[in-house]
Amino acid sequence: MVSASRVGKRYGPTVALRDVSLTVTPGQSHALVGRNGAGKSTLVSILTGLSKPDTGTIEFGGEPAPPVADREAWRRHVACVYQHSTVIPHLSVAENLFLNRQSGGRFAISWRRLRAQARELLDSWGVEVDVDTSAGELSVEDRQFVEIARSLSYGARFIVLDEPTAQLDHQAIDRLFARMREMQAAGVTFLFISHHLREVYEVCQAVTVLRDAGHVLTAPVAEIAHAELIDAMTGERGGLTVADAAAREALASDVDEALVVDGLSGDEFDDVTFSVRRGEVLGLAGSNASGKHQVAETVYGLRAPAAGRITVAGRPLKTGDVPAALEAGIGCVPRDRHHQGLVLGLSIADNATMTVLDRLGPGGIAAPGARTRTARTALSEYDIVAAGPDQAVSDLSGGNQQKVVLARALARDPGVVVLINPTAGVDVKSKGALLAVVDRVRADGKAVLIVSDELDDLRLADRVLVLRGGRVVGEHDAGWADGDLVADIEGVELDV
Ligand SMILES: Nc1ncnc2c1ncn2[C@@H]1O[C@H](COP(=O)(O)OP(=O)(O)OP(=O)(O)O)[C@@H](O)[C@H]1O
Repeated sequence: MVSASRVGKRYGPTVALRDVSLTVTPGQSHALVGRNGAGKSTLVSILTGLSKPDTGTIEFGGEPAPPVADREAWRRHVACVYQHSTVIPHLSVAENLFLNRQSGGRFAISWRRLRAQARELLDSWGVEVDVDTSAGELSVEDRQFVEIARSLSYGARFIVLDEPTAQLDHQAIDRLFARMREMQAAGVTFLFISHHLREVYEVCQAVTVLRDAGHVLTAPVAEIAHAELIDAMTGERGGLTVADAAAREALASDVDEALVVDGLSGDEFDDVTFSVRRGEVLGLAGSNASGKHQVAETVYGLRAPAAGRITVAGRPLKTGDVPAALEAGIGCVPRDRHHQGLVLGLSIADNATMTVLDRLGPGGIAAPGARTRTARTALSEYDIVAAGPDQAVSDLSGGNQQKVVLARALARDPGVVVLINPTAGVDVKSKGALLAVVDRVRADGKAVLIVSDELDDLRLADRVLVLRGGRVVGEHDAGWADGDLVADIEGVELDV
């Protein structure tokens, strides 16, 4: 289907790809895995014609790839569905699918035909989305299906999915995989990028590992063991170790409550009450529609509640006010790192020290030495792969950007830490390192609220509250069995 031969790419002094070859067989789902910064996105940008390799060649079906400038020709071969949306939010699904392809000038648009064509296209690939919906209102899941259908309508039968499951809950992931299998049977080939190796085993037939800009191996998934795959990614032996809360001693009963949430109601959640003590980790789990993100966003001030109170270290918190939350000692890793987490045009040092400028120099202006020192510590402590503290955050790989967000959240030494999907997009080894940092923060006596569906993340929690339909419906103490927690999240009974 596609073949990359000895591809090389540099960004200034950074070697992003070194002599990498990859062949994807038609009709397969081929996984591309590797640690943060290994070169996956760079290879995808070359395979999709968005950037030109410095060395090496790309072929589709044995023919040389089109020149980079010929976007239309590339579109007929390949498309990539990214984590961020490429649909135009205020246009309808039908308009997104067909508007730029109308012939006969702008006054000749037949809206009826356009909608009928759109419906036919979606039906033919089994995508159940209303073509009149405005694209901005689509769920992440439906948006991805619409983008896949759009690529297929250009004739492409090779689709790159870049961490497609990162924002989906369990049920949506199952639906995505079912649809991928159907499309595969109908002749579509996928290149699938994920940090969840379980998913690789579930949906792919072949896997390629990149490490430090180089190709390490390509193998049939059935012939490579999980541990071997992790070893290939990390270049060393050993898998993920998480400090399971079940293994530590219970907190003494007289430890103070650092965060109290009392009768909190708001957008998509109702009457939520809990408290987190110093040195305790509380997990919040639930589907994407459970309201768990909204609860956490209300705690760190991004949303104003309709009712209820939040108390931090015994003092009432001014709600709906992010600076007030920061001042009260709440640090956060927000849900959407591109919009809420980082200033992409600024450097790692600027981003990592943004919350602590007042502590690094007089008048909120950091002394350059202090700023660089803080940033260098963050680079090593959070395992960030970068050219140095002055590299722009926009040039970092996705997983490394996430690590900068965590560094910034903790820089101010907050008493309460709110983490939303803290290990999203983070590779298996860095995930261990980040969770170890969170565990250290807990051991230092901070209260941690962690919102995630990742069982690895939730292992760290002393207790996990499950939300459904905006209400707390269950509580699980550390030591829960995976199946019980997942069943509670999904709202199904286990027949045991
Ligand atoms: N535009 C750019 N300018 C400078 N360096 C870049 C640029 N794009 C990528 N890099 C660097 O190239 C290397 C490979 O990055 P790439 O984004 O391909 O990694 P990745 O495997 O996709 O990682 P992740 O899993 O975190 O998404 C990294 O060191 C990154 O910092």
